[in-house]
Amino acid sequence: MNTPIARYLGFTGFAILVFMLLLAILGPFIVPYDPNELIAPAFQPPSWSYLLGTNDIGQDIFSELIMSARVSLLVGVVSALIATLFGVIAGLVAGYFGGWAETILMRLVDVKLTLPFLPLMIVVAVFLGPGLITQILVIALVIWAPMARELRSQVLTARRRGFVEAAEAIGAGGRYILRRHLLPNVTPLIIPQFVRAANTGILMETSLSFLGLGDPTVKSWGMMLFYANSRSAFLTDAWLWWLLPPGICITLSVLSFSLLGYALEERVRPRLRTSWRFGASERSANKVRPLKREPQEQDPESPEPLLSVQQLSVEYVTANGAIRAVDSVSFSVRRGEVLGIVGESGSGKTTMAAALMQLLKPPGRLTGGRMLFAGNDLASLDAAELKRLRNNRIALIPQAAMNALNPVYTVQKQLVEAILAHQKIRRSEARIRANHLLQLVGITPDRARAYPHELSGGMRQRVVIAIALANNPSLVIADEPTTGLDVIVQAEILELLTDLQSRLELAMIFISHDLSVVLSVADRIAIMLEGKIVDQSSVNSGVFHPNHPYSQRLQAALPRLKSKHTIPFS
Ligand SMILES: Nc1ncnc2c1ncn2[C@@H]1O[C@H](COP(=O)(O)OP(=O)(O)OP(=O)(O)O)[C@@H](O)[C@H]1O
Repeated sequence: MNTPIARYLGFTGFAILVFMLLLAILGPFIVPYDPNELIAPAFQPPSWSYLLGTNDIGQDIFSELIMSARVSLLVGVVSALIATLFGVIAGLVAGYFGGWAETILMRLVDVKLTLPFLPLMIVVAVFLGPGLITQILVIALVIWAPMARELRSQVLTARRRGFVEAAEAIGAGGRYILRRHLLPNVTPLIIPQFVRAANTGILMETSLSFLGLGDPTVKSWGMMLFYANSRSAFLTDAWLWWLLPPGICITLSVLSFSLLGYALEERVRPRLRTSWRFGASERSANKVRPLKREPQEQDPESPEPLLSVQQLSVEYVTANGAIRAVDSVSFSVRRGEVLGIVGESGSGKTTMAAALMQLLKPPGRLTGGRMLFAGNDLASLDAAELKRLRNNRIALIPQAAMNALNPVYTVQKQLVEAILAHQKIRRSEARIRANHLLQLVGITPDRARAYPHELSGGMRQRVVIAIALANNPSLVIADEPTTGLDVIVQAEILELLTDLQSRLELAMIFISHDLSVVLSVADRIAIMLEGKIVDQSSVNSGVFHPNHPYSQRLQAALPRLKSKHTIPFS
């Protein structure tokens, strides 16, 4: 729903546009017009008989005005549609796939943008010859390029956002991500661009026709201006009847598209709306007790440990040489066990999580080691096997998880998509399961249709946890799941994770730079420093036994330690 002001403006724009379209469609039935008599008459003194079309000397102004609406609107809208189509395809392909496609498309855009637009239009129009098709092609050619460039940068930004990485983590393919995540996210940009393009199209048609490059066999508002100018209407009183009416029509058309575009943009971009409808707080969500969850499927082929990482190494190849982000790391995780991984920023924790999920992106590459999950080497799985595995057997709660939600979908829809990615059930069943999952993480189903921006940070984090649990994973990798939350909400999320982990008997890798947080949830702890695991120890009642000087320093820096299930902030 739109806000009242946007509704009002949108309705006004819509009403003007409908009026214009009705004039264009019904015009021939209202006014007399002889399509064979195309040359404008010499201007006659203003008279109602001209306006109402009852004068039989040549074409009267009112008839021309109405018949011209057809051509002007048609050229503007069709050229905008063609330009938008090309701009969107070029922007999406260049932004998402990159490589040679991006190079070719962006060089074309550069070439187009460096050419001055009016001479280009004149040269192309003269070359192709005057005509409606020529006008449409020339206008589309001129306006597609800026659109493609803007959309490409939008796609580049969107593809780095958490929800795209989260979609990749749940095994979504490239085309799916393009269609379901990137396209809806750039739609708010496409709509105003289309509106701008339609405005520009109408104005360009006017310019081309005014310059004598219009189609002489049809009338448009631009052609009216051309004939008016050629009969010196600018210099006489004739401008009032000959120039003003097409000028007003052009202005109204442009205005109608702008107002409509504003309302449409607000409708598709929920962030533009105020969230007065929702007043429930994070605290009220916490009052909901998680429901008892059905038992997790047993995986008969899983030997202990569930995950065994041996001598894992990852490098980033940069212009200054290779950076060894993960250096011969070995550890294992058993069923139902929480392994905490602690390390300062840049120690390689996120890189290791990405390697486990097989989500490393260039310039990152696996340079050695094995990752055995339930006996299968993750690095040797093909794309289809990985798709089945992600968010199904292994789930990731990504770093900055609060941004992992797609802003244009409700939380229920995002949960449903995560469920349907791996389970062949009906959408209605998936919705029921989604609500059940929301309850599991302490969110009442009445918030299921909320958009992410209508929820607090803690509630969004709960939704991300629910998505991770959507398909009963055996292993959850939580990468800094409480970063960015205030301490109270942080403690609540930790409590929720610990509760779910023990009830669902999940194996969990809990990654954080905060030793106290990790000690509050972990059964075992591994300390990372400069890509290596320098220390590993079990945790008993919030206490571990550091051997390496770095972990001893970390422990010494702690004011006090608490046992598992006891939150240090509470
Ligand atoms: N795309 C990249 N290109 C080059 N180097 C990278 C890239 N991503 C990470 N690195 C480097 O790899 C190392 C490990 O980074 P990583 O993000 O895995 O650390 P981290 O422990 O997760 O840190 P943080 O907690 O800040 O996210 C760092 O030295 C980092 O600079």
